[in-house]
Amino acid sequence: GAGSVANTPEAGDVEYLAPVTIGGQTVNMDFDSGSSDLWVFNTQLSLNTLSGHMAYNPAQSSTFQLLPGSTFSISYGDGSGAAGNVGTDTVNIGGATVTGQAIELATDVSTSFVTDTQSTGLIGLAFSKLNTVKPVQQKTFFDNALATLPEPVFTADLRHNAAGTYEFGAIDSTKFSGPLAWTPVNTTSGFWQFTSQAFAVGGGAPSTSVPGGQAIADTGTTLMLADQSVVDGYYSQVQGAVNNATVGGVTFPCSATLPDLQIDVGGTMATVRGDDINFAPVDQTGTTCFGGLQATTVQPQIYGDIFFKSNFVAFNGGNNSLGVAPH
Ligand SMILES: O[C@H]1CN[C@@H](c2nc(-c3ccc(C(F)(F)F)cc3)no2)C1
Repeated sequence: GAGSVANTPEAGDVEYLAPVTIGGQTVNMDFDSGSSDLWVFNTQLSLNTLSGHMAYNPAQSSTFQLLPGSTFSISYGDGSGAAGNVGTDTVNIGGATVTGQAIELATDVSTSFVTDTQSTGLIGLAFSKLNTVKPVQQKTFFDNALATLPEPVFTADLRHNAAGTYEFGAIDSTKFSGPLAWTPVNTTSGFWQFTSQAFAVGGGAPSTSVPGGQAIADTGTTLMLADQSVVDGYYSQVQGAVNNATVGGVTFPCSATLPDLQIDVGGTMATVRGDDINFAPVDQTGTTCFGGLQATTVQPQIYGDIFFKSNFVAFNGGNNSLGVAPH
């Protein structure tokens, strides 16, 4: 059946956590449509590493089975990572259930995961070809669930500083306004990748030549990382915006009125609200603010939580497409 869980932003909307039940144990996890491993803090880790975290205890699960000889090792865009061994167990997310799901048990996690005490790990929702388990690659929860879900979809409804929803197997049309605009996904990269080659600022004339012209939908990335041409075009319309090498990106006066950004998603222009592009103050006085839209020099572009806060997104694993609508 379908499954629906509330998600909660950590402070500053840095990441979004939702409950996952593994072998009867419920832990909060970071749902990441930009990777394909489900790994957890677990009782193999040292007490120092576990301090403050929830942990999955395979010994307490009657349905856990070790996958002898299987290991995983994953690194994320910010250089953080985890590694360990692997078993299987039953996973239930708001009622959507998979038996025999690969559960990757970290024996080593990078420092930033240790300090992120609200997160018990990640659940990857990109395509299974990116899964890092060896010698036999494993499938994502969504991939395993596809055949039994009422509809082959999951949806992300992420909000600024408020609870949202992750849903598997159904599209709740009360969560967005207007029709979903569907675009085909190119699965070659293993990401939810689509064409994005135009943008406009504050309803102005669109530019239609973004280099590379590709983007991925990535719920695990906090910001929206776009081509330099998009970033320059946008912040040229923001008084006082500067590239602030000290803090590592574009800042502007917190008092600035930020225009909306219109961005191409497979031929339909989606809107990212200006308010959502004001990400956070960088100073104690709240004078200088850090932009939620920043540049990436690599391709594809990465549309993270800043994009999701303005747009409800449906991920269709039946026909490999993305549906987007304002919310
Ligand atoms: O790799 C790409 C796939 N999706 C993006 C992603 N990044 C993280 C992440 C989460 C938590 C942390 C930490 F807690 F700070 F360690 C670090 C990175 N989760 O998804 C980037």
